[in-house]
Amino acid sequence: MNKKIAVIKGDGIGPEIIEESVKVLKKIEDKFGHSFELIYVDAGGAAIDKCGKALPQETIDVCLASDSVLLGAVGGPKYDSQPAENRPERALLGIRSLLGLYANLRPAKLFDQLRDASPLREEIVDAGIDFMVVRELTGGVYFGDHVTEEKDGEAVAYDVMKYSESEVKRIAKVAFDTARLRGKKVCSVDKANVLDSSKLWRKVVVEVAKDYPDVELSHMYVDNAAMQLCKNPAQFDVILTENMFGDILSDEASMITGTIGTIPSASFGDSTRGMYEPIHGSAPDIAGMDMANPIGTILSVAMMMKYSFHMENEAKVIEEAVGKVLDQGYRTKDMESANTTVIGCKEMGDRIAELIY
Ligand SMILES: NC(=O)C1=CN([C@@H]2O[C@H](COP(=O)(O)OP(=O)(O)OC[C@H]3O[C@@H](n4cnc5c(N)ncnc54)[C@H](O)[C@@H]3O)[C@@H](O)[C@H]2O)C=CC1
Ligand SMILES: CC(C)CC(=O)C(=O)O
Ligand SMILES: [Mg+2]
Repeated sequence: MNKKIAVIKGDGIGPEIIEESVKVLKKIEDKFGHSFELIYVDAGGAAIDKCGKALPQETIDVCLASDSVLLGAVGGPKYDSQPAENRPERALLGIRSLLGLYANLRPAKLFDQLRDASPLREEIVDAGIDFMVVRELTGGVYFGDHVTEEKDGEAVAYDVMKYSESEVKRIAKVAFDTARLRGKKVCSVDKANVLDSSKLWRKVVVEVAKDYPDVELSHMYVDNAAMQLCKNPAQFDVILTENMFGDILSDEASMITGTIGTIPSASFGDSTRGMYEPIHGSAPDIAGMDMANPIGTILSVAMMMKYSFHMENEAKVIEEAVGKVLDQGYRTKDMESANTTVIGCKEMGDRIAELIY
């Protein structure tokens, strides 16, 4: 199969983790006889450095003309003083919105090999951690008005969290469809005891659930959900939640599985074109040190194979290669535990790619 993939390296560890995932893409091409045309474009700080704009029009055009997008991560301290509308993070939000990627799937699954890396107690880990965060990605407070103004002699700032019925309905359907293929349970996370946007969210989710009588629906307030993720993560199958809550809860979910470095994500809308990226950021504290964990990005490639290209076998081969490297005891620093061998980002990528033959 021929596929066009727009590749955005981004900032910080972005270029390092993308380099390793491209090694994996090349091996998949060879093994399965596919042709992946990789078109490199810039977004975020790297784009600001080149042309002054965090999201150049060429990047948008190439992404729209591609079958999928692979992204490392954007942002970093160098760009924190940019005007709000030209920050790297806004470029990322812009791509998500312009491509209509309203659904973000973030799997939190504990690799058996990483049990010792989880900070949770053994009996909690033993109960199993395997759930999917279905995060709404193009609405909510990240996309509402952001205002700073002077009032009564001082600065006042506010950000608007807004959802329409149709926005909630379409992401709820994604969550119920996802649950049907898994454990048939959806926990909708909101703050309906306080927020109007959450009250609407809950009402619409209850409506959508009527079309899925085979899926069990529960509701949880987000503060409780943050606590339950540590207390009893085995209770969750699919967590459905709005943009910012999903952003925060998925970082927490990653840590209970050992590290944020291994969690991939898939973002999609109504077409098969998706964007695939690890859930972490640009990790400026370890950028350029060959310490980044490339597994989240490599598993994002596996999600691209599965969700955008319907290449189930290719996805499986990548996941198995990751599993084998972990079986052999190799870890990047963030996954280190007793009796493991710490290796760098490049070696991790090489070893995973070598196991695809
Ligand atoms: N999708 C994206 O492009 C995202 C971008 N950001 C941006 O990234 C920058 C840094 O943000 P932070 O809040 O520090 O979050 P971060 O996720 O970049 O880093 C948090 C911590 O996790 C570690 N970490 C992250 N990814 C890792 C990996 N693959 N391997 C090993 N360790 C890893 C980092 O070293 C750091 O200690 C900011 O400019 C932020 O806005 C943050 C989140 C997502
Ligand atoms: C720009 C941020 C919203 C990115 C982020 O933290 C994420 O999507 O996880
Ligand atoms: Mg985040």
